[in-house]
Amino acid sequence: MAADTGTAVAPILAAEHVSLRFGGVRALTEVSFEVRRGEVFSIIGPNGAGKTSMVNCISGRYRPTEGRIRFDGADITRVPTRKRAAVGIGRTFQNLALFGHMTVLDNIMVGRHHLLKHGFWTGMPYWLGGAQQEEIRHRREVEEIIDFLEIQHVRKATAGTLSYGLRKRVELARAVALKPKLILLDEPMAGMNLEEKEDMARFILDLNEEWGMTVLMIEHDMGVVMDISHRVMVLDFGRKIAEGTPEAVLADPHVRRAYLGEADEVVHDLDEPVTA
Ligand SMILES: Nc1ncnc2c1ncn2[C@@H]1O[C@H](COP(=O)(O)OP(=O)(O)OP(=O)(O)O)[C@@H](O)[C@H]1O
Repeated sequence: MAADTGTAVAPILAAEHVSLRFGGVRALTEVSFEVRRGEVFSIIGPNGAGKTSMVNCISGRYRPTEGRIRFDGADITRVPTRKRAAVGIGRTFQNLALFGHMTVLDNIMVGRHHLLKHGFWTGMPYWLGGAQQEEIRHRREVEEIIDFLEIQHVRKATAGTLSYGLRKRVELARAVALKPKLILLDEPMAGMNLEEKEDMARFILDLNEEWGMTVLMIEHDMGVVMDISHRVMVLDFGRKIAEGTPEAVLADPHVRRAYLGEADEVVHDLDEPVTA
């Protein structure tokens, strides 16, 4: 398991009393938590607990009915989704969101647009200078991401033709290409076989440890969550019922009760974390 990142580091993200309602449905009720800079933080909970709703509030897809979201010291509650990449938040989706007809390379390049300072018109006077340098740096960084995620062999392939595990990796590459300070991963292991899960867990850890990215992850695979998270928050019926190290959360009676309503294998998983 990953080491504890300690308490002295300022949080990169803070949710303060966040509530979200859809008509009569309370998806989130007064949820507060902090993600520390440099940690892998996971949100777990039974189906319908509010995990995706929370991530959507952070990514800007949903606006909390009440409460605030702070990122890197600034209140971003009302910052629109399209501007959250520029402040440093990247994400992947529960269901794949790639351009199936485009190549892997083009899918990754799409993620980079907001990082380019020189557009067509503003860049013209600099074309032989700054913009060209920028383009070279831009391509070099994309190649680094491709190497890192071990997708060199499919860089020219059409994304839609790849296996599910590879497509998930390309989607991660596109999110990483935004150079986010915080990356939101919504069920990165969903639908993967054991080998693909092990690879994905390794990439997430490397992103965190070598590339210095803070990771906020929703994941149902309890073994992976317990193995790679520094801290875990548990939601149940839209409320936070526990938060702490994986060991503390596993031992929490409220958490065990919340999962007792779930399938037997989940309770079994809680007792026996799997090594990723
Ligand atoms: N767009 C929406 N409109 C209406 N209700 C919604 C919407 N999105 C989520 N909900 C409701 O909010 C509650 C929390 O859903 P959410 O998808 O956040 O849970 P979850 O923990 O991510 O679940 P799962 O593990 O199944 O993905 C559920 O009752 C859900 O039906």
